[in-house]
Amino acid sequence: MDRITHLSPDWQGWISDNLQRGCTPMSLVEVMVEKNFEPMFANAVVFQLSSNAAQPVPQGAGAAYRYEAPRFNHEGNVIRTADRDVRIVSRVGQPVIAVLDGLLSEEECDELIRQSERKLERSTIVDPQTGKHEVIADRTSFGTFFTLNENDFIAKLDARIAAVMNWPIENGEGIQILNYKTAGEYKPHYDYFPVADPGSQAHLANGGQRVSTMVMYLNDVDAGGETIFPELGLSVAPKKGSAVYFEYTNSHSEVDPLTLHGGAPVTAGEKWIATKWMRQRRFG
Ligand SMILES: O=C(O)CCC(=O)C(=O)O
Ligand SMILES: [Fe+2]
Repeated sequence: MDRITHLSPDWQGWISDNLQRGCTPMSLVEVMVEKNFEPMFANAVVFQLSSNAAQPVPQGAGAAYRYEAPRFNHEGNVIRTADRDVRIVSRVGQPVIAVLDGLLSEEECDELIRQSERKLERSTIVDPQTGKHEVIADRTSFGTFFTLNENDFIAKLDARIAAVMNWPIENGEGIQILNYKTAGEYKPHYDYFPVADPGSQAHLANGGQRVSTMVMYLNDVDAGGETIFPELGLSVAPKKGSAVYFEYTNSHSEVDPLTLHGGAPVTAGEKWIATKWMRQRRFG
């Protein structure tokens, strides 16, 4: 029997009532999948309804993040870029999150891995105090960066990714490649630079705040390695060529703490991703 991919008013009411009673979004998705809903669809509608219902989150001196028209402005199910059609699999409204299928071809995933394998180094994070890059236990992966438009192959991807993110190519940081081995993870964090941290200032000075992220999956992970959004109860499983997009900075430079996210531990096999971060202004 075909899985259900539409929401009746009864089900909508059921979801809203249970969210109000304090049920977790994940538990509602589980019930819906048992009742034959398509899992991705159930995820998308429950998280959409739960983010609509979410209480305002304190912002700096106590104001809430103000949602604006999404940067990710694509309608329908397909994004037609100059050289490739990309499918939208699911969305969350607030924060804006989209799961995309076929952003990269299998060959492009393999080529990104091939071009970065020789250059991999242990990943670092930005120390909140000093602003320096440090190796820490919370981030057990190996990585490397390409510069923007480093070669023709990378330039083609930079252009496509910018088209999907609907933001200028030159505001992008170079594509970062990460390789997690079994047990490797990236604990929940924000991609934006917390303005109150002294270490953020040097980063903000070049290109301003980060505004959006594209995490692209370069292989099929045997088990684990999902990108998780703990504030939303949302988890995106890696699939070769697919990606998760999210945005978190508005025109007032406010940042959205609901975009807390991480890479769950890889429990079997390894995981390869490419990440693109966009800035408010030209970067580099
Ligand atoms: O590994 C993941 O799925 C998330 C990666 C991530 O959050 C990042 O590169 O900033
Ligand atoms: Fe991240």
